[in-house]
Formats: sequence, C-alpha cells, structure tokens
Amino acid sequence: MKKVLTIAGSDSCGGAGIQADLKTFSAHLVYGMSIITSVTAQNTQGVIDAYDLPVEVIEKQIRAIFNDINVDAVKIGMLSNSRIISTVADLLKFYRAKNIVLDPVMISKSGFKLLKDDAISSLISNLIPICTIITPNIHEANLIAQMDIKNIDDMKKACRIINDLGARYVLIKGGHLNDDAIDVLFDGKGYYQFKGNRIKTKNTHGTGCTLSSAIAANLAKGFDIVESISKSKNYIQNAIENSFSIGLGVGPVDHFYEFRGVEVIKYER
Ligand SMILES: Nc1ncnc2c1ncn2[C@@H]1O[C@H](COP(=O)(O)OP(=O)(O)OP(=O)(O)O)[C@@H](O)[C@H]1O
Ligand SMILES: Cc1ncc(CO)c(N)n1
Repeated sequence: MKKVLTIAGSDSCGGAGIQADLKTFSAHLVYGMSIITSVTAQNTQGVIDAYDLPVEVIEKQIRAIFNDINVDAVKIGMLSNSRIISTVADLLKFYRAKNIVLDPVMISKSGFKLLKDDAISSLISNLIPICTIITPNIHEANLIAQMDIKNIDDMKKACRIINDLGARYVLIKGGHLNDDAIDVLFDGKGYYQFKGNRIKTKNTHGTGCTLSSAIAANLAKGFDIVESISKSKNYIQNAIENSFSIGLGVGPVDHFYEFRGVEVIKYER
C-alpha cells in the first residue's frame, strides 16, 4: 500500500484542506496521513477564522511520521506563516522527502488570507526549491512570478519564471480564467496543456486541494509527472461535474463519484 502525507490546514466543513486531501487519497486507494498546521472555522459561505498550531506541534507531528514510516509522496497545502514554512521545509529536507507536491495556498475563495503577506518570500525561497511540482492558481502564480496573467501565453511565461525559482515542474491552473479550464505544465523543456470543459457550477470548494492531492497519490503509485497530472485532471473534472450543495454557499466536489455506480446485484427472498 502506498503511503501519502498531507501537510495542510483543517477545513471544518470538509470540502477543502486536510479533509479534501484525505478523501482524495482514499478515492485513489492509497493510505492517507495528515499533519495539521492550522485549524480553520469555515463553511460553504467562507472562512470565519483560522488558528495556527505552534511550530513545535507541527514539528513533532512531522518527526512522528518520518521517524517511523516510509512516505511515498507529500502534498503541502495551507502553511500560514514564515516560521511554519521554514520548519516544514527544513524537516522535509532533513528526511529527504520525495514526490513533494506544493499547492501554494494563499487566499480562500471567500477572500480570507490563509497565508500572511510577508510569508510569500519565505515560500519562494524555502519551499519552491525543494518541491517536485508546484500547482498555483492564476492569482498565486501572479504573486509568485510578479505578473498579470490574462491568457495561455502569459501562463507559459509565468511557468518559466517559477521554474527558474527552483520548482522542477510547474502546473498553473486555469480554473480562474474564462473559457475552458486549461492547466499548463512546464517541465523545464516544454509545455503541456491539460484541457477540461468548464462546468457551470458554483460548487467548486476545494478543487485546488483535490487536484494537488490526486497528483501526489498518482506520483506515489509510480506514474510519471504527465500521466499523474492527466489522471488527476480527469479525476477533478468528474468530481466537479458531480459536485453538490451542502449549505447556502459554495459546495464541495464529489470525491467518490466512481463508487456511485448503478447497483447491478439485487437480492431475492
Ligand atoms: N468550473 C470549472 N470547470 C472545470 N474545471 C474547473 C473549474 N474550476 C476549476 N477547474 C479545474 O479545477 C482544478 C483546480 O483549479 P482552481 O483554479 O479552481 O484551483 P484553486 O483556485 O487553487 O482552488 P481552491 O478553491 O481549492 O483554492 C484545475 O484543474 C482547474 O482547471
Ligand atoms: C484549510 C484550507 N486549505 C485550503 C483552502 C483552499 O482554498 C481552504 N479553503 N481551506
């Protein structure tokens, strides 16, 4: 059984963060583990508050896992301040963690800052150089590459800039542009486009968390980077197509659509 670790924040309503990551791992039939960095109070209408765990507690969780278990892939989500970022980076380096998928979470869909403004430079200098792949959305890519991305050509330019900062693979997600949901990968040499059809729904809570966790699960299973992204893009496309409402605001995607097939075996008495 492949073992995948998420280092991220808790989302009380279960659509994003640690909860989305663990659901995604389960749906990919890998064994999921979690390091909680922050506890958020949030629902489908937004993030109400966030409480960061002390770095000592985060460090103890990471040491507990790596001192005992061989981790096949790591997904990094919400790390809210520069002390947490440098602690996580130092420990992942120390334990020689492999297949690190960095989702540089910065701001929630409702506008709550999940990363302090002054921590972006720490994310760039500490985490980008050690990750296997970084998966920013347009807004995050703008801040990291200092650009104003408007189209696919701009996405390509930003990919190259972020690759120069030390990320081996860069996947910029086009969910926030208009038209099709096209994600662009740069592998240091060339570009790949992963094209999804834009689905008209408000229920897209946790799409970024889900995509990055799926990539980590697929890398753990041994697929190469392009195959891992391609499978994960299919997974998120189906998960959004089957998304649903659970409250008044932005609902979650369906991690387990594949398990909801039509029942073919009935019983008789
Ligand atoms: N309406 C949509 N239809 C189809 N695909 C979508 C849609 N919205 C987002 N996606 C896809 O979902 C994935 C996540 O992208 P997105 O840009 O939403 O991430 P994000 O902003 O980091 O998400 P999060 O809200 O979790 O922070 C990408 O593959 C993107 O193309
Ligand atoms: C804890 C958490 N991580 C990530 C996101 C993504 O937006 C969120 N809303 N909450």
